[in-house]
Amino acid sequence: MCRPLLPELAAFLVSCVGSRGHPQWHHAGPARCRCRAMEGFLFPKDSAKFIAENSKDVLIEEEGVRKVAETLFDKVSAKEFSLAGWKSLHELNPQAVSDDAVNWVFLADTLNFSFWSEHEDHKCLVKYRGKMYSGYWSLCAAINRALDDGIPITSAAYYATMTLEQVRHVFRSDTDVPMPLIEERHRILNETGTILLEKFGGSFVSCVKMSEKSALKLLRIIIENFPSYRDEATFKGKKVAFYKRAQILVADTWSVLEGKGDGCFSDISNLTIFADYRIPQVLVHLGVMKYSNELMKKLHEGVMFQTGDQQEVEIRGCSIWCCELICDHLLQLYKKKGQNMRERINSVLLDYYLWDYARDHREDMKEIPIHRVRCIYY
Ligand SMILES: Nc1nc2c(c(CN[C@H]3C=C[C@H](O)[C@@H]3O)cn2[C@@H]2O[C@H](COP(=O)(O)O)[C@@H](O)[C@H]2O)c(=O)[nH]1
Repeated sequence: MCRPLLPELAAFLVSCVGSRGHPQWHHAGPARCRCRAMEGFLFPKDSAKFIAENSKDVLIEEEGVRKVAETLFDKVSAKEFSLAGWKSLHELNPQAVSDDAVNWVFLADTLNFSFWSEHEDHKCLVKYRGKMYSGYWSLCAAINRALDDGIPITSAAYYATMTLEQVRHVFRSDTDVPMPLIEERHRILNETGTILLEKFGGSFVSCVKMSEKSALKLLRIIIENFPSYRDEATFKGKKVAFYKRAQILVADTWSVLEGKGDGCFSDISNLTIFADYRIPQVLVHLGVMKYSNELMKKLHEGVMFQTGDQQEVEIRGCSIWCCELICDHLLQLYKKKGQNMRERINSVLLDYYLWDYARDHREDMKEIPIHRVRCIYY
């Protein structure tokens, strides 16, 4: 059982004050108040609330929030909504609780971006142990294929100095469509591996131990030390942050360590969902979010967005905020039954559930296009 939340959060908030002198508080509900920002460090929850309150082309449907929360009410105890599901439902994820497994997660989430293809029927696929994998899973299959071939791909000492040709080989596709952004992946591998070697002895386990079982402190360590994780934008003149890969890295670390030992993050519920290009699609499909006609038209035309575009920021920010509302509503439904489910319901587990649901309902969602961005953040 994790130790009570307060010491970690208090320590973190003191560090907020220390770096800024005076945190601006945002009270978003009885149990959750948040330090608004340290220098350059913004809470994605605050960003999402601000974006949702000022969004023009993306609308959150309160009725949809209520319906989805009610639908999920009975799912909360299922393995699809559990921490254990991270391993039991996904054969490519590491099954061990070990330093190697943590460094596997660090490598995977360092490269966890931009797998979508121009044409759904012509894309990068990676064959591993007789099975074809696409999208994010093609990345994991390539990592495991390299390890099986004796390539130490999860070792910072190796990927810090990989050549572009070596990266092309390790992440090669088994179709004529290569994995997108392979040059960026090469640059990020060299950059991230060098930092991990120089500052943390070559292992992400050092960062996890430095976080002292606080998800927020680990999030801050990642953002402050690894530039490719700084997933930020400016919206209506304010600096907003999504930190999608940084948050999923903390969540996957929590998952691979099974919420125990160094991974016993008692403040994990301070993370948001991870604003990628799949979650918005499923939220629109479920009637929780609605796009303006102008935005939907652009999506159907396959218009490319740039990270930081107003409509792209609205899609990501509203996705985060409506999932916060779904979590709150779910907790209220259980509270009415006299049950405090704060240990079983959080945005991480809701995200995993929705992302896996989106994977399994690709066909049902084909009328709702993803928003197309080529970037290293998601
Ligand atoms: N919000 C959210 N986004 C996620 C994930 C994951 C992988 N996590 C899984 C692994 C173990 C856990 O149990 C999760 O099931 C990848 N992505 C993002 O999706 C996109 C890829 O999509 P497609 O092209 O269809 O593969 C891309 O932006 C990638 O960054 C997640 O969990 N949540």
